[in-house]
Amino acid sequence: MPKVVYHYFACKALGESGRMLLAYGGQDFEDHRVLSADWPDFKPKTPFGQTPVLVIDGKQYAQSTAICRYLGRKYGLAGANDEEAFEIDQNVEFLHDIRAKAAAVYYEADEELKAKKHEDFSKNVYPDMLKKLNSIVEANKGHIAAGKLTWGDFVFTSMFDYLKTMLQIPDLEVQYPAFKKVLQSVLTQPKVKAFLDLGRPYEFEF
Ligand SMILES: N[C@@H](CCC(=O)N[C@@H](CS)C(=O)NCC(=O)O)C(=O)O
Repeated sequence: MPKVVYHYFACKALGESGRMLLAYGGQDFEDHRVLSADWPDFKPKTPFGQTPVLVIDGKQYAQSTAICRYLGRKYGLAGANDEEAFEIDQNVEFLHDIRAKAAAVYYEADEELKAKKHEDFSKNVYPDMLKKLNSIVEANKGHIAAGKLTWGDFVFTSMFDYLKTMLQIPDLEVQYPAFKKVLQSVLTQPKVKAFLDLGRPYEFEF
């Protein structure tokens, strides 16, 4: 067995996906949750000054989507052919588009402008994107792509609470019920559930 270490903050957002995929694959790994107090020392040791970083036998692998795609391939969650693999990539990119739109509002420093942007995006941007995502999931039988469990479902599940917070839609899964199916498809995987049941602490709510 290779020695595997996974570095990410003590939150879900862009990094819980990697942890859950490693658990799904039955891989023993050191789950290093970087505390914010330790981040300034740790940051320069990472390839891009960011986490997550997966380390296998001393070699660093960075960028959350690349890590998830890699683990997805390893554990049979990357589609049966190039076309399915493409569909997963495509729909994960769309998730990141939604995340980027929401982040542009959520991280706006000027409070007045933030409120204006939120009103505008809540009316003119989010509903179309979220409806589209909901219909993608419905068409894929409760999954992000390929009509079955793939690493895309892990990406969605990982970033779900982050999305809810940034979109300021606390009942997102009630408004878009198909989303619940994606979450369930990942969170009920026995090895993922056993890993999450360890109850390792988070520092941030998402
Ligand atoms: N494109 C990168 C983005 C990673 C990213 O933004 N990571 C954040 C945590 S979610 C981070 O490390 N922030 C600390 C910093 O930039 O100093 C990926 O998907 O891995």
